[in-house]
Amino acid sequence: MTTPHVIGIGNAIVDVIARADDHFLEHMGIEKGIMQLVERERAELLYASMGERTETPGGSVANTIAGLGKLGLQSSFIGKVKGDSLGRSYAEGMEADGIAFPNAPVADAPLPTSRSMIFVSPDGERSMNTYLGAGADLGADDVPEAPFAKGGFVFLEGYLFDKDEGKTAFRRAAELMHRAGGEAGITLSDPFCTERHREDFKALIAGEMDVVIGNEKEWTTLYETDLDSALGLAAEACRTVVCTRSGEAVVILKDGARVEVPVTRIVPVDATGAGDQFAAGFLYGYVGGRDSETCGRMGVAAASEVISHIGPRPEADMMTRFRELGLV
Ligand SMILES: Nc1ncnc2c1ncn2[C@@H]1O[C@H](COP(=O)(O)OP(=O)(O)O)[C@@H](O)[C@H]1O
Ligand SMILES: O=C(O)C[C@@H](O)[C@H](O)C(=O)COP(=O)(O)O
Repeated sequence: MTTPHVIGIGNAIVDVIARADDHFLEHMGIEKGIMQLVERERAELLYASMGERTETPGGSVANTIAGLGKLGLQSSFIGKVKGDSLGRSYAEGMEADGIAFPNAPVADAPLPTSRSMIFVSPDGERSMNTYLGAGADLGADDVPEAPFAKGGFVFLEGYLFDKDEGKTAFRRAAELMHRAGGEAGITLSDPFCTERHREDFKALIAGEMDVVIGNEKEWTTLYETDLDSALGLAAEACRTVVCTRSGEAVVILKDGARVEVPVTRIVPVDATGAGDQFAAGFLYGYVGGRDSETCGRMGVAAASEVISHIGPRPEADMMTRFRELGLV
């Protein structure tokens, strides 16, 4: 299997995870199951309200890249952190996992390192409250040219659309990769994010993306129609369209063929990172030239591992799991 360089670009975020029941979410005005952006004051309030906390490096595409790195792919993550203690440990953590983190922590960044207060309900659902600090100031100037020189694959994070600087960083990354003969993909990230930036997403998918991964709600929100119609519209615009549906089968449309990959539904311990690790497994297969079913099965295996423990990144050796499943 060939192993091209995979580059991720997204928000570098530290996840602060705690358990909370649905009554608590309601009381605090937290919408269940989505990513909501919060300002600094509310971030501090939510942080203070958390019981036992787990702090761990997160960020959606960064989680995917961490998964790919652990699978042995050469990988880099382009993100931005401040030179505070969270930011330094974030950058060191990526490097320790074998992932190049080309942008050094910025000592005098005006905002602290981004963080997300994530509440996990008894049913395993995660509700994210993200304070976009230094990470969201990522702009085109923060995208170095060197990692793109040999082509490969760049995976972009839809959440970056929430700031104009992110959109420019994003376009530069896709352009550099295509110029080098590689491919680009994107995760739709979140239904409210797709709603906020519907036209930009549609234009990007039609014009520049080789692979798009989203969950059911993200796809139906983007195209404002039922799932089959939404995926049909996406497939007219993009070669590989992937839809995850939590505990239901994954749908993959590639070059006119539709594949469904079964999922065995469980009650997650913590659903944080399910979509991100699905993407890691899927892309591992994709960049290795595997067929849609194998890519989907790799994605499902990686997602099922991450939802069986707290935290958005794999704890088990996924290559061993892939071998046990006959996928490699
Ligand atoms: N309850 C569940 N049982 C089993 N697998 C799940 C469950 N929820 C999520 N997954 C796995 O995680 C993948 C992504 O989940 P999904 O909820 O669709 O995405 P996101 O985390 O982006 O919202 C699914 O395709 C599936 O493989
Ligand atoms: O990006 C955020 O706002 C939160 C991330 O740090 C978090 O790890 C995440 O995105 C989890 O992803 P998902 O549960 O797969 O959507």
